[in-house]
Amino acid sequence: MYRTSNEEDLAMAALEAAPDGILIVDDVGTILKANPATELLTGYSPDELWGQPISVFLPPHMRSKHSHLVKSFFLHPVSRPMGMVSQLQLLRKDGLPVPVDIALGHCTMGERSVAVVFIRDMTAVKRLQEDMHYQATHDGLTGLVNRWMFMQHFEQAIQRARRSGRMMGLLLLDLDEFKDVNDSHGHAAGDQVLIEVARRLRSGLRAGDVIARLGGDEFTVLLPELPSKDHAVEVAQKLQRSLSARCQLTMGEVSLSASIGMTVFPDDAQDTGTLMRFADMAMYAAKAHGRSTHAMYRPEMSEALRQRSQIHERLKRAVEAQALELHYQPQVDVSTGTIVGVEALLRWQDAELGNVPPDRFIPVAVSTGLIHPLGDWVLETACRQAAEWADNGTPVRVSINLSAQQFRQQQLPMRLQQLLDQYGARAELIELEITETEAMADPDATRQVCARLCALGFSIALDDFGTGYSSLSYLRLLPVSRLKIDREFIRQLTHNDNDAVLVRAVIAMAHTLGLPVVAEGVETAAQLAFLRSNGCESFQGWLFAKALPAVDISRMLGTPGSPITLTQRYFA
Ligand SMILES: Nc1nc2c(ncn2[C@@H]2O[C@H](COP(=O)(O)O[C@H]3[C@@H](O)[C@H](n4cnc5c(=O)[nH]c(N)nc54)O[C@@H]3COP(=O)(O)O)[C@@H](O)[C@H]2O)c(=O)[nH]1
Repeated sequence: MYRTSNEEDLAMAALEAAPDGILIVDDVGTILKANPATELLTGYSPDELWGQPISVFLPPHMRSKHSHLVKSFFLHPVSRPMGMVSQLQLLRKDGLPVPVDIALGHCTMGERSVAVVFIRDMTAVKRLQEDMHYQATHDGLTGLVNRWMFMQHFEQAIQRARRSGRMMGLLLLDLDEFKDVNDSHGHAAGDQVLIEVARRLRSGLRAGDVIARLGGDEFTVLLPELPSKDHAVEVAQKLQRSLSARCQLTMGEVSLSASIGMTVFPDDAQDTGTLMRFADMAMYAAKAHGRSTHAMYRPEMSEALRQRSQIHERLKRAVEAQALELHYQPQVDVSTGTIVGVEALLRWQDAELGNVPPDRFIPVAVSTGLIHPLGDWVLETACRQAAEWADNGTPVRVSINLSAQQFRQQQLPMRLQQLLDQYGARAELIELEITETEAMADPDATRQVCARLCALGFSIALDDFGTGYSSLSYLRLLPVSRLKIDREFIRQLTHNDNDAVLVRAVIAMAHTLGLPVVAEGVETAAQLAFLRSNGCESFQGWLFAKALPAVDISRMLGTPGSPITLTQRYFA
């Protein structure tokens, strides 16, 4: 072992080299010695500190309390290691606080009892802790609080609202068709959209409101001071307006929208878990009504959600097992009764649920993403069938309904071309139907997709026409081949003057644009007569035939002129 006779030199070397600040303080709190590291930490030189009270490092209001602590330490001197007291701070010479940790030792120097104070700068540790806390409580992409932190805020807000008897609103937002942005433009674009959504939400809300990203494209907003239920609706509308402005990305523009579910404390429920569940149900109810909608929770939604989950579960299995069917409804020439086309319509007979109409399962498929495999199966089945009828010498145009999600898929034209090649089908025998509302949601994007499809030889029909308030100038620019008048207008046609006027106007407008018209849902001879006298080209409806299995359509196509005896008299 190395020994030296000069113990004082050794002690001095230790003080000089120590990375922590070290102070030697007497029993009344006067600094007797400070090492060089103290200067780095506090800004005071060792000479300046000599003779100063230790309380020089404290704000004035804490000084008298601290002198009591010094006294009690010297009455019962006990060593204290680092890490025993949290949140300690020291005031530097320049007045700035520094987070520190302090260890205490005690010894006697001659007759005097002294404390040795070890001071460690915790700035870097503190920053690291704060970074870790931020990462654990915030969403790294948007900077909004994350689910965990949101639930803490939510819990505290409920307790405060309970005490004050205040009402509180919870909004759950889910972006519409966000998956399409990722699929079509890539994940970097998806990230830009999420950041922009967070920015728009922040700028549309008050400072006290809590906004969080729960994950994926799901956001939530807590309105801790809600004057009334109507106010929550106003906030939802305001957010939807701010989200609807087009979003400029580095790779182009996209349109945004969100579905919003709302619930209110204490009216709907009094705990966080139930309120989150109710907001989720309301959000799904909103989604079922299309893009950019909002819904306030209602107790009936619980039952509706149970049914939707059941449909989702069963539909998933049915899609995997290819247990759905396509039926085909004839489209008939108004003057001759000849079948000029057929519309492919999904049919689903489930072992547990029985016959589930498309109106019930398509919205579920859309909101759960099942529409992608399901829609693809429809495309494939209809293309194969179109090729089969053509090969059998009875070619007929097959119309296929496209969901908005399918229509916006970048790979749709390529996929259709692939199916044509695979089954030897001809593009001119395939018509793709998109609803007027979907088409007008983003007319420029619609025009571009339609142009790509038309270039491949497909034709496009605008479905449910009359419900989407198309602007004539946009319609002129869309490369569509046909307009289909929504069956709602045909239903009352012969009893309601307004509908008759509207149908006449739609036919005239379509003809001005050079487009033929198909009337949907024709059930009576009177409706057919009206359409004929107003120049409508073709119709589809139960008057002629419901949607039928392919084999029945094959029989009809193979025997021209004798579809269903009842209707022959209308085409003398
Ligand atoms: N994206 C996809 N959507 C699809 C697909 N298959 C169907 N659908 C859409 O579901 C909605 C309901 O369809 P459905 O219950 O099949 O109803 C169609 C016809 O059966 C019905 N119709 C036809 N004639 C009459 C009639 O005389 N009276 C009467 N009450 N109903 C009649 O109209 C529906 C036609 O729908 P459309 O022409 O598409 O508007 C419907 O929105 C379908 O589009 C699919 O594969 N993909």
